Amino acid sequence: MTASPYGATFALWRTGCPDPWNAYTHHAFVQGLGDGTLPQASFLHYLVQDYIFLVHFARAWSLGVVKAETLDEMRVCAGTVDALVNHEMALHVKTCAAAGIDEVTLFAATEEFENLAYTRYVMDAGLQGDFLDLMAALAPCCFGYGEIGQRLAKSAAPDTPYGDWIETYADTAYQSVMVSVGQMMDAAVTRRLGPDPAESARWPHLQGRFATATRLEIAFWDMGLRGA
Ligand SMILES: Cc1ncc(C[n+]2csc(CCO)c2C)c(N)n1
Repeated sequence: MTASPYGATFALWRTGCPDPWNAYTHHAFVQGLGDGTLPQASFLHYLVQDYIFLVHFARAWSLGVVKAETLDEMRVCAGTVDALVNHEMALHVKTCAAAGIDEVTLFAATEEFENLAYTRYVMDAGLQGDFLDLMAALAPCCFGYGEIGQRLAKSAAPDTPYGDWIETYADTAYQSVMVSVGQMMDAAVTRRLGPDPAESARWPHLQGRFATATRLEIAFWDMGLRGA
């Protein structure tokens, strides 16, 4: 298992599905953001869909507040809702406005099936299961973009037009929110499953949720590349 700044639970989950994890974090869409070859139409198609995605992820993190068992869990989930609706979505609004797409149009965009599948899968994981089911389904989005942002900040072409996107996820404030999310998830897992969570009867199910959400991330990039 390779250690991660985002905690031991994430490191275990990532090690449990190495091929999907690699396909997600090294997708052709991601390489295109880094080297600047991603067509602008693909990027905008992705970004409009991602705005809708974030609306639903804010709902899912809000469900985390509902399902939390400690004030720390509640605090981190509420902080993530704030980061989503007041910070991350600002990138989408600004970038789309510059391309002539206003926020009303964004909010009314028709969802692609890949978007529907992913966002509703995560919400259902939380509704059907407990806090850990929800966190296992939410983890790939947080830590995958964290890893991608850090890697592209070091390796991207200096003239890529996607510098703002990369900076959003490489940003130290964003990275430290993700570190707090990882610490909270570690504590949540220890609290419910004890010190050796991978031995728990629940572990394969949680690992499965993480792997499914990771595969849905791959499909989301594929959808972006396919274009409108
Ligand atoms: C398809 C898709 N996957 C992941 C993210 C990144 N992301 C979404 S919610 C969240 C947590 C707090 O900001 C993070 C990191 C994205 N934007 N779009």
